[in-house]
Amino acid sequence: MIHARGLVQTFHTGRGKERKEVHAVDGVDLDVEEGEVVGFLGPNGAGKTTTLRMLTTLLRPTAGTATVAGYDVATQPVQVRRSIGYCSQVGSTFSGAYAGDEVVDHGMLYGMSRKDAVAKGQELFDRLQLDGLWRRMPKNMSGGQKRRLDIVMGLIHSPSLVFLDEPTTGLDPQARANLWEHIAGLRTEQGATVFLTTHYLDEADALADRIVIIDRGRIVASDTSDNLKAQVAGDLVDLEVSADEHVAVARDKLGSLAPDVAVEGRHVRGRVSRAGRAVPGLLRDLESAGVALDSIEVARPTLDDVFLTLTGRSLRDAEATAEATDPPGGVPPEAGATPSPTTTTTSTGAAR
Ligand SMILES: Nc1ncnc2c1ncn2[C@@H]1O[C@H](COP(=O)(O)OP(=O)(O)OP(=O)(O)O)[C@@H](O)[C@H]1O
Repeated sequence: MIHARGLVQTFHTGRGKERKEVHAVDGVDLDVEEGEVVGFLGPNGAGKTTTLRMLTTLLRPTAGTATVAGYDVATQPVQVRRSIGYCSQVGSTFSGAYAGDEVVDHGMLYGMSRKDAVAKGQELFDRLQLDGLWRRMPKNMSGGQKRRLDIVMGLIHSPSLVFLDEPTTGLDPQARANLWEHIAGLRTEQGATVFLTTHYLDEADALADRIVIIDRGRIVASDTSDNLKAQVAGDLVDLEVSADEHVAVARDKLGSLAPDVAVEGRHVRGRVSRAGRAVPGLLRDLESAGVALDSIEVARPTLDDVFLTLTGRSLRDAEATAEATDPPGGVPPEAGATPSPTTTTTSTGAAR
């Protein structure tokens, strides 16, 4: 569906001595297969939107090649556009017309008959919970409704590949969760391939089969969320032993599984790969060594741990740097990433 090799986008800013080159995208290779939902994750300014704009033919690559839905973005842009849906980060600019009329006009731009565009538009309004809003002006809709209307516009011509640029930025948590369901439905109900950019870790985690991480214009990782987390970070196991004299044994036992073990009071902590497999044996070992636990906590690594391991910076720090160095007229700062550690707690004894 998407195959890119060595994609580059270099912008020139300023004049004379102030002239600078911005390497927004710096040699991106990308393969997305039919039916995949791929999350393109990276901090502000990493190059997500620029990559997307090249793949959707809105920006000609400085170098490199890409085919999208079987067509070359440089030589067959019209065919590419006909085959894809695109929901930009800023959203569509709507005229003063009713939402339904906007959608029908948009469908007709793609060569649909009015009748087909109305039928498809009404079906999408229903599916994206916009029923009753056909005759509402978009400016009088809520943020979540407007984003869903953007998605209707992107889907009106039934594309098999949909690009969504930061679909939930600026929405409140409930509207985000609601939109996530609809995005997940694009694949399950419509069989569409989805390529979405986000700087929300939880969004990438919740929606994507595969996560591609971009930093400073280069791809730094591409895998399932679980594999990325397993490769670089390991699950954090936190044992709380019931008495001080058990600390040394617990440290040895956990140390046989984890490369680094830290002790703090009666807490013994270390990262082990695939804790689900390692912890049952560890518990048996501890029990037969006579070590009683007050609690055990297993925290899966977050995608922020992954980003930190790969780049030496946390996504939040990377966002702060990008915001501080954004050129005038560059991308405005957005809300920060929200890490969401998945924590499972199993209490094996007295409450902590
Ligand atoms: N037209 C332009 N002229 C000059 N620099 C640009 C232009 N568009 C983007 N850039 C710069 O290119 C880099 C990548 O920007 P891009 O918008 O692709 O990042 P992003 O990962 O999508 O960020 P965000 O999450 O904020 O949307 C940034 O440093 C940005 O300031």
